[in-house]
Amino acid sequence: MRILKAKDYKEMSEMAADIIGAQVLLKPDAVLGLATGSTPIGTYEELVKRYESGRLDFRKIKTVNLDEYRGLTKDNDQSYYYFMHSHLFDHINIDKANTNVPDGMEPDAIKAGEDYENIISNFGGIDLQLLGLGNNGHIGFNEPCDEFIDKTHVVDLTQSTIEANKRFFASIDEVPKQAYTMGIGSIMRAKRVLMLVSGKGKAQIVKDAFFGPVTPNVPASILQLHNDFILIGDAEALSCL
Ligand SMILES: N[C@@H]1[C@@H](O)[C@H](O)[C@@H](COP(=O)(O)O)O[C@@H]1O
Repeated sequence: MRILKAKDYKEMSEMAADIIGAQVLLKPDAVLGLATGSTPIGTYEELVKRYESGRLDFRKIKTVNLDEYRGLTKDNDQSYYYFMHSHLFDHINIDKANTNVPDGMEPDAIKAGEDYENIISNFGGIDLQLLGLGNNGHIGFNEPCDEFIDKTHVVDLTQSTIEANKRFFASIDEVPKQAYTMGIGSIMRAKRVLMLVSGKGKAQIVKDAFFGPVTPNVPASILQLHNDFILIGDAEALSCL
């Protein structure tokens, strides 16, 4: 585990774009695992700038996203599909046929999970997986529970996650109660993992996740066992270390 300290959110986003950009330069057909939430937005903005300035070419890049709310259509502006297109895919030269987000409208959860794992394996696995960190230590939508679940699956969102994400919805009642998420195994099989954390509100969970026990009660703690895990945090997020 390597911890890189950024002085602020902007520097964290630039450092993350440096690492993702290097992956794209070194392997133009790389498979990128992508994340949503507010934390990675600055990184996506930075990647778009570097594409627009001709420094990065996404033409052969393939992507798989961590998760998607169950029951939201692609045109719902709260879906992660919509988030990814509006924050990144619509602004770079990626082939959208090579971008993948779990199908939130697939009614058969087993099929949804199997189909998504097939996409990942047909790509040959993930070269670089970008992660944020939920306030309760979730990664993707792997919520605290009594086991690490291996593959892509359907999950009941905890009340704390619903509360944390209600800020994006008109009311808490509109926040979906379930999601499809890559599993802990899906994430851990990535060759390299890059997590971004920002803000004082994440300081305690960063300490619990990476300097506490490895436990499914704090899902991110599993990353202590990954052989190529990089954490970039701003000063506030790393202030308990
Ligand atoms: N499913 C996403 C996670 O992938 C993300 O890491 C988390 C933190 O979001 P934020 O970066 O806004 O704190 O929110 C959601 O739960």
